[in-house]
Amino acid sequence: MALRTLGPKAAAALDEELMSSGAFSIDQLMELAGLAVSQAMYALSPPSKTPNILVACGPGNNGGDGLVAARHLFHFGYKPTIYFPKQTKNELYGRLRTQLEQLKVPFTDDFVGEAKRTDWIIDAIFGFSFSGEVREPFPAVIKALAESKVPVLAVDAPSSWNIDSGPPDDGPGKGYNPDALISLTAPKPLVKWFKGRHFVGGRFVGKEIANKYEFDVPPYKGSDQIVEVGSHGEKL
Ligand SMILES: NC(=O)C1=CN([C@@H]2O[C@H](COP(=O)(O)OP(=O)(O)OC[C@H]3O[C@@H](n4cnc5c(N)ncnc54)[C@H](OP(=O)(O)O)[C@@H]3O)[C@@H](O)[C@H]2O)[C@@H](O)CC1
Ligand SMILES: [K+]
Repeated sequence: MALRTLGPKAAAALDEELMSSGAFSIDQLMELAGLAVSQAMYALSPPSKTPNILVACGPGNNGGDGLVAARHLFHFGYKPTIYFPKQTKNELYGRLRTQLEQLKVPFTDDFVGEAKRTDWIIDAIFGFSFSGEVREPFPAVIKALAESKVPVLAVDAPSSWNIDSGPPDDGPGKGYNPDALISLTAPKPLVKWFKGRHFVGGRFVGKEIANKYEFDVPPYKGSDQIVEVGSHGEKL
């Protein structure tokens, strides 16, 4: 039996509830989400094997998860590089950026070039709020992900996939199939089309909330922040 999925509207409503009546701050949720992303990366390939990780960060909270993950990866012994082309003035992002700068984690403007040199790529460009056609400056980045020979770990969604209906038939994301995915809180409907290694993380929801939003708390073990499941969310 696969874990139940959480559609984009329900995911946004859950986020809203966690940050209002749930009394969480966005920083807390993002920290746990980003920590889970870094743990999935470690489970896929430790820094002794693949030290160089290129983290592509979009303008929303999916990008924020990428910035947090990069900080943890640095502390785990990786050499992360950040691509973060569309930075908002939001002070949270400013602080996440400063934290990375103080660790001397480099930022690059050349995603396409860097993507050929790195050992793994983390796709933290778009998450559950992505919709429509990919707008500038991201088409070239999505195309590079689709054509990448370097393995890719996607955060919450392969960027450019429709959250409900999966991979695009056309455009820069055509043929984009990341090697791995970490779903946050719960898999999204797009996992029906996903074929790679699949983790779930973002361990901040109890059974009561999960029942209300009709998804399952994944079978985390012990103190783990992630659990590996089947491509479509089946329990392994
Ligand atoms: N509870 C959880 O599980 C938690 C989940 N978290 C994470 O939050 C993620 C959701 O974050 P989110 O809602 O901020 O939006 P997200 O998906 O990053 O992207 C939206 C941005 O992309 C842009 N954009 C959209 N469409 C576009 C297009 N066609 N072409 C180009 N740009 C486009 C749009 O920018 P705009 O164009 O409007 O300036 C907007 O800023 C979620 O997936 C998970 O990773 C945790 O951090 C916290 C707890
Ligand atoms: K993503």
